[in-house]
Amino acid sequence: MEFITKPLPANKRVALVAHDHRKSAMIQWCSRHRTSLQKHYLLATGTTGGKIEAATGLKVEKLLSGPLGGDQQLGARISEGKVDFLVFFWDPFEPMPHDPDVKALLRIAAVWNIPVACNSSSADMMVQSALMERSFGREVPDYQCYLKQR
Ligand SMILES: O=C(CO)COP(=O)(O)O
Repeated sequence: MEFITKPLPANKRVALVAHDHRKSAMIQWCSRHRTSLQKHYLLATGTTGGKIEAATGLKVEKLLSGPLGGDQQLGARISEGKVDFLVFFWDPFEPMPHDPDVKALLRIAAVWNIPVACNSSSADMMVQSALMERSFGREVPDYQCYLKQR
């Protein structure tokens, strides 16, 4: 695979996802970083987004609920270059019926090299990074080159 550098913008599209036992941690995290988060565009899987909006007043675009296709919708957005930061508090203690979708979301985030935080300490570090407020380049697969080689 060949790679090219593409920028993540200063104004970020931040995807927020939490499994049920991690939703309170997500809400606490969003409340803690409300001032920073409100400068960016927020989107989320359905239930997570609704709970964040109700608890914090932040405006959140809500996709379908995760088990009903929301994780896959987010994966598609990432593939299209429409998500710049994924905060995904997945539950390490519970098996999920939609585990293939969870894995696929994490995989596609790795493919397109967007920052991913899977717990609150990682998310704390990332949201307070200087790169949260400015554009920076990251390597992504060179799709045109990939097509030519096939
Ligand atoms: O299941 C999820 C992520 O895998 C989250 O979905 P909800 O936000 O709809 O609960």
